[in-house]
Amino acid sequence: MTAPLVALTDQSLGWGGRLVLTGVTLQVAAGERIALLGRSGVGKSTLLAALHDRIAGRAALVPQDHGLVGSLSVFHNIWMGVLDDFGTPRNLRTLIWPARAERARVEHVLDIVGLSGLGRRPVSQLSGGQRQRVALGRALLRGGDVVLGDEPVTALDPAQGAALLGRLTTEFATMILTLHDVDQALRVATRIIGLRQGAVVIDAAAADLSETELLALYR
Ligand SMILES: Nc1ncnc2c1ncn2[C@@H]1O[C@H](COP(=O)(O)OP(=O)(O)OP(=O)(O)O)[C@@H](O)[C@H]1O
Repeated sequence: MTAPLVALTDQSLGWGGRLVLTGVTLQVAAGERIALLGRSGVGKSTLLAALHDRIAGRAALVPQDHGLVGSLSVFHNIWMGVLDDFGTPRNLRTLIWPARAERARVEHVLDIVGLSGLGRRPVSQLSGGQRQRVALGRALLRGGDVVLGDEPVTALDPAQGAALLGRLTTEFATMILTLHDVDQALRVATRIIGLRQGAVVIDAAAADLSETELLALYR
């Protein structure tokens, strides 16, 4: 049997001694597409961060706050996704004078996320949806075994959001996303983990779950 990408066993998760989730036991296998659902503040991001910290393999992250540097250009923010593939001298050179091949890699990603031609623009001058697309572009450039996204398409219109979620599905074998939209979760995920009152209360194949069962997480 293949080893799981990540495994939590009776884990308590929280911040600064304050517990958010207790008794979390779950494993993630390669190839799964998991949606984390539950009310605001229940601990979806906390669980996602714990999974990201422990994952075996290369992971790309789309944080809820996008994790961008506003004063830097779109190009530089996207290039951040692959900084750890290179040493400091190469990274410094890219910061000042990107090579043609490096520009082409970023242009390809900008095209996918619909930001062609905006590579030189400081991120601070972008709209919320454009910033989210920069964060998605950075994850796409990074690539890897798994993508973890914290509400990664909330700032996008439905068509654009669906297209980019589809793109993540084709680019990454494994996906773990926090989502607010139950319909979207049922469409995109193969497995749904539902959180309520400090615990995992649903962990099942999406095909075995109804919208009604999932909406109960929000009551
Ligand atoms: N970096 C942090 N430091 C301290 N406490 C935190 C931090 N991040 C989250 N928390 C707390 O942990 C609890 C769970 O927050 P979390 O962000 O995991 O919820 P969530 O389900 O992702 O919420 P939302 O849907 O609103 O994003 C909240 O009480 C929150 O205040």
